[in-house]
Amino acid sequence: MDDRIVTGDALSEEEVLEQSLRPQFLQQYIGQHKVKSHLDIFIKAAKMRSETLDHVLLYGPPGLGKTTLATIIANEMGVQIRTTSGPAIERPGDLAAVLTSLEPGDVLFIDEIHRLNRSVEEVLYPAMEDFCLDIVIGKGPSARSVRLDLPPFTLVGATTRAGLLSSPLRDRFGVLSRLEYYQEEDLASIVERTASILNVGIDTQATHEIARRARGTPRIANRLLRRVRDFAQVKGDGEITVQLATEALEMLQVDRLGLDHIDHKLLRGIIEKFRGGPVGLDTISATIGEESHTIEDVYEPYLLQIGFLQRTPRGRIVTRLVYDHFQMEVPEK
Ligand SMILES: Nc1ncnc2c1ncn2[C@@H]1O[C@H](COP(=O)(O)OP(=O)(O)OP(=O)(O)O)[C@@H](O)[C@H]1O
Ligand SMILES: [Mg+2]
Repeated sequence: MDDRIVTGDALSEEEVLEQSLRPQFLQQYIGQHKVKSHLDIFIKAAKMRSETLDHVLLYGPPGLGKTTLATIIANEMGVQIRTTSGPAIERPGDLAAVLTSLEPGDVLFIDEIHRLNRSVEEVLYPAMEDFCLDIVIGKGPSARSVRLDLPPFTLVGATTRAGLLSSPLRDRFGVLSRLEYYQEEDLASIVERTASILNVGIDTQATHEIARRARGTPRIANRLLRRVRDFAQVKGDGEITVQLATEALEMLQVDRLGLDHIDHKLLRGIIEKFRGGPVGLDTISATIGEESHTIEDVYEPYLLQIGFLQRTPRGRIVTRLVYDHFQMEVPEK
């Protein structure tokens, strides 16, 4: 959809690459201390009782490590993981086929679980609650419902849009884990870990330089590292120094807070044309030539997150932080 270097979504060439960078066990999973410590306890307790782990819902913005955690949960439990996604399960029969093929204890990972359709969801409820499947045999007056037992399993659901989940589905998860944007320190550790897997030398300051511009997101941190590595290979001797990293990131037009030219266009547009706002979404859209829903879903979340933008009933406002960032005077109102 968008191939900005700072998008949290995976780019098409990244899927295979990311596999090799995924931590396999909780111990290697950096940051997210709360989520990690809770999962650690639940996993240990389930193992001590020789039970399956309760169903887990992982939610949060793209690229923060939901898929990674699902794999880790299976590894820590010592079971297999079956992976599918909301849009891939079109009919109840598709889900029934997946469920009946599980081995006892397996993790069933459903990505984008908010995109399951209603009829499929209804099959999922008794499966999650009682590990059984209600199927209807025959048609018309002779139709009857049969209950099939399923092996006990752990459903791990992931979503970037927890708000879109129906409440009966949400209520059937025992563990709800919200992933947060990462701190610079944790992102720097992730960059360091990835660099060592990629076998590239990097100094500590350079890991921080990349971390600061990664918008709280491991996927972006890893992507920036790869681009900086290319730069260091061509312009230097392959080692990533802080000078090389800074130069590369400037060339890539990712500023020191991780903002790119689109963020700049949006923020400067509001400042220059509307004296900083408030200005309505549709007006912004017409001014900068981007669709309203793209602005809302793709461009704004990070700007809201870092306090650069505020949504008010009268429209969007840029905050003082933006003027500071651009070294501009705050206009008199
Ligand atoms: N805590 C972490 N420690 C180290 N690396 C991480 C961590 N979290 C994520 N990563 C890395 O970031 C990349 C993206 O993570 P992942 O695919 O799990 O994100 P996601 O939340 O599933 O994203 P999406 O919403 O797009 O599905 C992976 O390659 C993974 O190696
Ligand atoms: Mg994922």
